[in-house]
Order: sequence, then C-alpha cells, then structure tokens
Amino acid sequence: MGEVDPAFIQDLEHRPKVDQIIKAEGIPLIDLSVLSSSPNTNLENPHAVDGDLVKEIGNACKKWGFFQVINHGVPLDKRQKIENASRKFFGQPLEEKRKVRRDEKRVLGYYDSEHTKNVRDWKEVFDFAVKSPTIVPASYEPDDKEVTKLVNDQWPEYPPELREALEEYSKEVEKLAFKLLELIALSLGLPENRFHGFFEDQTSFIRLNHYPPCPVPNLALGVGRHKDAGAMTILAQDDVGGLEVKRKTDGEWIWVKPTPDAYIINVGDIIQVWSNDAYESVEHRVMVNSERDRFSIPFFFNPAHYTDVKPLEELTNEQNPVKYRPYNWGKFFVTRKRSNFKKLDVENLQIYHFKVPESELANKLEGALSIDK
Ligand SMILES: O=C(O)CCC(=O)C(=O)O
Ligand SMILES: [Fe+2]
Repeated sequence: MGEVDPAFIQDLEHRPKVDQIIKAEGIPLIDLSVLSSSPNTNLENPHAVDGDLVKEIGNACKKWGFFQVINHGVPLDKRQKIENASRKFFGQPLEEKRKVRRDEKRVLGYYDSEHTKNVRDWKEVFDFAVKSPTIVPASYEPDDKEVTKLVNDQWPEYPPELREALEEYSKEVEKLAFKLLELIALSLGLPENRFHGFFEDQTSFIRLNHYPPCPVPNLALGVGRHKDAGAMTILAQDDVGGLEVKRKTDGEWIWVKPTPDAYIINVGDIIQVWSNDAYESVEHRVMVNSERDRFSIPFFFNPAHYTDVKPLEELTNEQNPVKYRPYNWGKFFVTRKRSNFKKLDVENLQIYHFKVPESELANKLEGALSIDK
C-alpha cells in the first residue's frame, strides 16, 4: 500500500469485507406514482393520500430506516444535468478544484479531506446550500449567540452550467423532500404538515460526492460508518454501488443495489428524536473499489438552526416517556461540520449524548404504571 496516507486506514473492526458482500434484496422499494397519477390523490387533499402508501412508508421507516423510491416526480433530465456537471467538475486537475475550496470560515464549495469519526474519507466533495443565504450559528461555542449567513459564493469557472444545474435540481428534490415529510408525518399518526414549520428557514444542503478508484479498498472507506444528523437524506447514487446499510435485525452490512432513477431515502437522527425512537436513523457507510469512479448526490434535509430538537408531545406519554433532552440543531450542525473538517482528538457529537438515562426512564415508567393501577 506504500503510497496511501495512513490517515485513510480504518481500524480492523471497521474495514469492509470486500470478498463477502451481502447483496440482500431487503431494502424496500416504494412506488410514489400514486401521489401524482390520480387527480384525487394528492397532498393538498390529505384524506386522499393512499393509506397503503402511508403504511408502506411507516413500515420501511420502522424496519429499516432506509428505503428507495421510484416514480418520485424528480425529472430525470434535471438529475442527469447535475450528474454530468459533477463529473466535469471533479475531472479537473486538483489545483483548479482547490480554487473553490472550503475552509474553516467558508464552509461551502470544494473539499477533499473530510473525516468521519476522525478517519479520513476516500472522496472529494462540493457543497451547496439549498437556501442562499442559510443562517447558522457563527460558532459551535454553546454561549455564543451570534449567527452567520452561508451563501453559495464559490463557483468554479468550469463547467459553467454547474450553478444552474444545482439550483434547478435543488428545487425539484426539495419538493420530494416535503412530500416524504408529509408521508412520514401521516405514518406517525400526525397531521401531514406537522413538521413544516421546522423547515421554513431550513439549513439543508446538497453535496456532490466523488469517490475515486482506491488502491486499498479493503482498508479504506469512501465514507466511514455514520448516521445522518439531519431530518432525512435523499440520495442519488450512480450504477457503481458501494453504499452499505447496517441491517437492524442482525447488524450485518447490506449492499444497497443501485436502481436506475431511484432515490434512496434515509431517516436521520432528528426524525429519530422527534418520533421518540419509533423510527431510527440507521448506520451506513460507503465502500470504494480499485477500478471505477463513483458519484453520488445526497440532499440533506435539515430544519432551521433555531430548532430545539426534542420528542414531539403527541408521540410521548406516561407509558412512553421522553427519551431525549432537547438540543439546538444549529449548534449540533456546526459542531459536526467542524469535526468533519479536520481530525480531532475528541469523539463526534451524537444524539445519544442527549439520551435520558435508562434508569431515569425506568423510574418514570414505574411511576406511571403504579398510578394506572
Ligand atoms: O455516497 C453515498 O452513497 C452515501 C454518502 C453518505 O452517506 C453521506 O454523504 O452522508
Ligand atoms: Fe450518510
């Protein structure tokens, strides 16, 4: 492996099993055509939303936390336009890409040394804010109340269509994100627009990912194991494959088979907290290979920075006590961004840091049960 920087090398227990890939057909594939095909079934008229679809979404969220959607309404030409532009951008020499490089202050644009859990990822990225400007806290320091505006102001000269392609694509995927959010709300027995308010000043962003061929795919990962911190992720992957999901039932890593023109949806940590663990965000990672470049485009659907994330009142009661203490999304977001930017010596911030201890829950539950008697 001579030339590979040790910063990329995963600890033994986290290395991918490149010879024993499990290609289970398990991840649900959900057809959303019912949302657009019949004039009577649309989200303006919630009662018309197909009950089976809502159930299907609910089951997929509960069982897997991961599913794929087809007939989702995002026009294929918009996807192809951004996929082509992404290929052209990453195909340039490094010095060209570094002209739009992110740094500690300007967190959007090109970057080639992201870390996941303090191990370097075998990838390069270009980040784009869905809302420009996007308001976020100026620092991760808990007492610093200052905010800052993120704007998409780092554009490469080549390819010239990159900006338009991202802006157009972003609008289309955002529509899908809201549709899915409504379906998820309905599946939890909530009004369809229950989550909307959280996204008025959303902090969503789109990432273009490029995973170059890797000489040591058995030692490194394109993205190390992680859960997505936001509400939900809508991912376009190409036909190469490499994304793996940790199956909830047995903890095995399962290969997510690429499906043409499908989107992979995963429940993020925020939906896990809102639902008080009814739905869980699932660990996933990306394997690389020694032959083919891989491209993917996640849309990270995130609420406003001032959102205090906590279990919804409607979904908790004495028998199902609140499992998390509230946390501020903006501070969580910038703390994570900082730890992905460079290797740190501290553990990544995670939602389990806000978990109410089991002993406290047991006490509450005991109290509730004795009152019932
Ligand atoms: O490239 C992929 O398939 C997934 C990337 C991912 O999980 C992420 O960027 O959070
Ligand atoms: Fe992810």
